[in-house]
Amino acid sequence: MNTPEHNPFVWQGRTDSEEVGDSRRWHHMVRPFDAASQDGVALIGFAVDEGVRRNGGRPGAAEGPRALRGALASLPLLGEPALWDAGDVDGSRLGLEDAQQALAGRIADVVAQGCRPLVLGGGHEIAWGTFQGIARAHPDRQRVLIVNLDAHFDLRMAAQGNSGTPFRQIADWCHAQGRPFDYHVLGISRFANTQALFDRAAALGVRHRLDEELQSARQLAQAQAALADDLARCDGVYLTLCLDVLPAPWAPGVSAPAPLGLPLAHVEALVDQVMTSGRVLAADLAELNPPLDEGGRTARVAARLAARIARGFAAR
Ligand SMILES: N=CN[C@@H](CCC(=O)O)C(=O)O
Ligand SMILES: [Mn+2]
Ligand SMILES: [Mn+2]
Repeated sequence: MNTPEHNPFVWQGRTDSEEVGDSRRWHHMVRPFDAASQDGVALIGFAVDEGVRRNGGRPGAAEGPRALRGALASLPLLGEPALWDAGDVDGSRLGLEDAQQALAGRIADVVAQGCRPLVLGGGHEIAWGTFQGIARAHPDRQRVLIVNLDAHFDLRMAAQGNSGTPFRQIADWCHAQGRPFDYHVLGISRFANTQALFDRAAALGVRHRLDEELQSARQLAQAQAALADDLARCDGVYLTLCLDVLPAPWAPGVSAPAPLGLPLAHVEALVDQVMTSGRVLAADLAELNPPLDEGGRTARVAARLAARIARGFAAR
């Protein structure tokens, strides 16, 4: 397997030794991923923000994996499977493209040992790495549905890959391979994507739902019905969460905070629906930017979502 990069994170947190009953938290459960690790969820950090920098955004996402592990450490256990820490892909030592390749290799490694990859970003350039990892690990799955919860399409045409290009890169790859490009994105802001991006999404057959179409319970039910159709006809799912899909007061610690965003309860309902499909091959959380994260709010929300995903993998 690829040699994991150095990961200085120590899993530690609150211990309620006076409690009766199960008072274990994540830091009691997480173990380093090694050759003997089998099954469960493997956490992989993508400590990279070069994609955000190239995209003209506010850097800081390279610190995301460490902050997210810190927020996860003290969460109570809620039926998660075995939890492994497979270390970080370190963008300060690798260029962006090499970091994406290293991530893909790490994903293939953990899948080979029966683990489900949960990748902690990092800018949304993470998606090109995660998707390549899925393609390597599951070459037989032709129709991999991408479910992205995001205010942005990330279908830009920049010559160099960045945090705004990953799904266009995936579309190009799928077309070159003769595979379907199956992309469903929820939470798109009319005010954060140009007409060119809406036109590209239409040309590529992307299904999208706007943030303003996902505010009420009735709207959520409509979105879930459409998503259920896509989930039913795919060979596997890649779930990717861009934390700027949440309203800025819930997620200030991102490069591009959302004025409207989706209610957290709706994001959680969508995550649960996707996990319940039993078809998720890998998941990631993108754009956590700790230097911008007032009070660690975004890290807490991200940890809650990561824990839901981990528990969802257990239920398969
Ligand atoms: N991954 C983020 N992508 C957004 C960023 C927007 C911004 O920084 O303003 C995008 O390219 O559209
Ligand atoms: Mn976004
Ligand atoms: Mn994004």
